[in-house]
Amino acid sequence: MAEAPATLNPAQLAAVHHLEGPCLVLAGAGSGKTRVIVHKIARLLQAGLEPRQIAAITFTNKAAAEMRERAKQLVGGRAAKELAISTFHSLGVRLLKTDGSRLGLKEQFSIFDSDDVLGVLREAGGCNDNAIARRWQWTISLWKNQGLDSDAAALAAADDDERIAAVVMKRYEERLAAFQAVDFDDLISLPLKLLARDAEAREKWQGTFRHILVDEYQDTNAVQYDLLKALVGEHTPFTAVGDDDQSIYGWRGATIENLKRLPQDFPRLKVIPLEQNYRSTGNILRAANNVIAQNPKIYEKKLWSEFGDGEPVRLLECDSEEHEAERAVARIQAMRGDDARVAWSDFAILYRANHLARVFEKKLRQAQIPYKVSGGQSYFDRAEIKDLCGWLRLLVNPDDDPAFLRAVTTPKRGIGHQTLASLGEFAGKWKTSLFEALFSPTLATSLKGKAIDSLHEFGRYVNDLEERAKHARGAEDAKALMLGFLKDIGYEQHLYDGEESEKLAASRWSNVLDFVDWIARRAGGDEDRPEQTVLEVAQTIAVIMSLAERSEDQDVVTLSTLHASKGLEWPHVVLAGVNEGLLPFRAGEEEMTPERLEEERRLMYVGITRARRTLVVSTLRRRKKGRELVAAVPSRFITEMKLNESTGREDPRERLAKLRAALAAKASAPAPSAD
Ligand SMILES: Nc1ncnc2c1ncn2[C@@H]1O[C@H](COP(=O)(O)OP(=O)(O)OP(=O)(O)O)[C@@H](O)[C@H]1O
Ligand SMILES: [Mg+2]
Repeated sequence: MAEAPATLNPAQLAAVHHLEGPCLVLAGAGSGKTRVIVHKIARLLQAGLEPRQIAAITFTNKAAAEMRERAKQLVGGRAAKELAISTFHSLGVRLLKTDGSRLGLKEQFSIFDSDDVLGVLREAGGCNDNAIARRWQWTISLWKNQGLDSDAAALAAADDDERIAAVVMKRYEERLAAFQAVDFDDLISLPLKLLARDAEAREKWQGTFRHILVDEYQDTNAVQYDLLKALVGEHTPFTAVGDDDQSIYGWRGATIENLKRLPQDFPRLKVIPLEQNYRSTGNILRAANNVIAQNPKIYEKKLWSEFGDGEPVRLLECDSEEHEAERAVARIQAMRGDDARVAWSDFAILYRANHLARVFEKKLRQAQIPYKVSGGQSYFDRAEIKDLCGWLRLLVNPDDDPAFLRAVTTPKRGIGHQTLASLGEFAGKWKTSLFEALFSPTLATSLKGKAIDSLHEFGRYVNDLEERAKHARGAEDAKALMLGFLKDIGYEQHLYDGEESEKLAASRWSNVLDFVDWIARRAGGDEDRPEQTVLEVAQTIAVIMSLAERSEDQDVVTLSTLHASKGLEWPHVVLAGVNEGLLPFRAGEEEMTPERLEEERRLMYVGITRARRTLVVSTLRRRKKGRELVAAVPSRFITEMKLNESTGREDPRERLAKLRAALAAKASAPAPSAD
């Protein structure tokens, strides 16, 4: 998305020039909301604000990177670099890194991702059942998002299940504190706590930003809204942009109430609608409007486009997932052809359910078309990458227990389950981290000599590696250190030992080398970033691995979940698997409440409105359910698009007939008079 210092329409200009008070831009997809934010940043700089005084909040790290890029084109690299553009979570990290000590947090705390949390919960609850642990995770997260700690949760618990969850939560909190770790919810709630309780910190942070801009406002949850309010205080103006029709994170606690609360909490709020869509052709826009019209309207919005109708929206009916992928890929290949003006990155394949990506990946690989997967299992979710990240995290924070467990067992080094269990017991008793426990003289008395020796050897190696990581600066040194480290721990052999197929092991190893290159590149710096040490790179990785995808600019086809496609646009989009059960998604025999259906419909709306010039909606006649093939029903959303009523699915014969009729009518009409 290029961001030339070009035009803005009058409504966009009004939003950009409203600098003083709170401002809400409430408008449909592709109407230039994000563009308003980027241009407003430029305007604020013009008005004399320093870049670091402007905070822009996006929904994902990827969106943050993209926004910085768009800002760069308007205001230049130097200013763009200093802007405080981040997600709510990264902003929370910044607050905690700076002032977490005021809450008793160490400067180098760890951030537990969802897997880490599950591990801790299983251990804290003495239960190996992932389903139960996940339920705890969900309940605890909900409590935390309501601002409850375990004591408050124990009082609020409504039944036995919740009472148990509250007990587990208590132990979970203790472990997090002992590990000096926080989870994702803490990244918002702890900064909020800080600002609420600590007047000095509050004053400082409220003075830090002189304007705060929030993109995708409809998907903030209650705690995020509170954090925004705490940062804004009495005086800081802010600009929120959003679209209630694109609210798709209700399942994660995002609440449309936040839209309603704004005018109540900020009576001076200026609400600006935008109505012109600059993204999509008429046919695409009409299909989108038709679908969303089926949802009850909270805010009436109009959306029109100056572009012509464009190509009709196409419906592909496919026999199976394989067939669907084949056809989509063939179409992409044909459209790109030898046309140098068409790039791979002009195409996106979007789907509701992750598992649909796999077959597309295979077909794209076969066709040797470069692609990336976003929103699903990303690179960083692969086991080998997690192994390496575990090691890096341990270097950053030796008290990071999940990282410790991952590193100490990858590869296996004669430290068995029993030893680790004793270590864990010891650490639990003394409320220390596993790493700290390892060097305790008392531990040595309760473990066998050989076990203690292995543990000590591991501990010394970690310390030594950390020391070296502190000094390995720049690409070359970083690469040498990483390769040396992999050799030390015998990781390549470990992959071949563990993998049944050599091919798989080789592919894992090549992922590892790719990861090493990535670390080296980051350590090497560039014109925007100075050289870094391996340890510094490692510090950012804990956050990046779970919150972001690699945002390198590449000419690749995008495979993405609908959720992860929010805010983005492509010239050509394929919406895959548009079937009942898949979109709207329905797990098992789950009951489809009207609210759920409405959220699914908003997802469909988000999907359609990602397309600029062509849109293919593909639907399956049969689909896989487990290992079986079952008959599949086209999604109700396809009917709701009303493709027949636009030029969408008009039969060529029908069009010909219409043309003939029109010609005939013309022929029989009286000839225009000469005057
Ligand atoms: N006034 C304008 N003139 C020309 N192009 C514009 C204008 N406003 C927006 N655009 C273009 O329209 C497209 C959509 O804009 P943008 O991504 O800002 O919309 P949005 O409202 O944020 O969409 P979404 O709801 O999907 O996030 C972009 O390519 C943008 O550059
Ligand atoms: Mg946007």
